[in-house]
Amino acid sequence: MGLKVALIQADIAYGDPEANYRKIEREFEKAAADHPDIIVLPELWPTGYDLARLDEIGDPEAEQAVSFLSGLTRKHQVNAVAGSVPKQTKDGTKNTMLVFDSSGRLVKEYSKAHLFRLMNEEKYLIQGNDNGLFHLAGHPSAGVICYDIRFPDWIRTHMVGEEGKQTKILYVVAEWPKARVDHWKALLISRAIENQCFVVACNRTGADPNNEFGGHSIVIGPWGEIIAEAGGEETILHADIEIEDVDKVRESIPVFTDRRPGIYKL
Ligand SMILES: O=C(O)CCC(=O)C(=O)O
Repeated sequence: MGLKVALIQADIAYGDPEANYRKIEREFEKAAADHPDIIVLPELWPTGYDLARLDEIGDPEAEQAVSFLSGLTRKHQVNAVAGSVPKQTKDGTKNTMLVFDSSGRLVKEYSKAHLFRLMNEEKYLIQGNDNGLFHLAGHPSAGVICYDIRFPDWIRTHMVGEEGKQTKILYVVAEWPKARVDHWKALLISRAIENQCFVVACNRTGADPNNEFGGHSIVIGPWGEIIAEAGGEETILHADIEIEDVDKVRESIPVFTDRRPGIYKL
């Protein structure tokens, strides 16, 4: 069965939630006009990396983002892996991915497990400890955030899945800097090949006072082939994916059957 995905590769205004909410609403409407099954947004789209001001501009319990995104997905009857938002909790602020189904129901929250020191995340954020597994549009799926893709053990944990149902699609939401966009692409292709899954990865573009961001949002198939890739500009990247391709690749080279976790010392 084919699945249409639309990735919103947006520039994000630094520390300006009002402007970002307006932009995401506009871009979401544009993306929805092509009737995709799933819309994907980038990491920390409400604030960008203005982490030092999160006490002021963070979202208490993510209530504002949940209500906004639930309304958008319900209005356009579309599923969304809705990027991540700064969720203020009583223990501190988390970088939290929100996933909604087409009725506007919040299906999953996943908080970034690996904090990225090069961008001071560990000073301002607290890490999550739960996995990013969910079902969306009928498919076993997983979502992770940016730096998480450098941890193949974490991704493998997700792809092995639950209850014997191996995960078929890995969603990645990111604010990945332009300086390492070659790593972005190589890591994502590797995660797709080794896990024999689709990778649907949405990055932001533009710049903030400290970084230029790379764009190059990408959709990769389970054989490692690039199905669609954006350049560095603001755009909406559309792709059609055939989920059955995952089973074909997993049957031809049965990596999940042949793996021997018992002898791996991690
Ligand atoms: O791992 C990298 O090079 C980039 C990671 C990153 O920018 C992030 O996690 O926000």
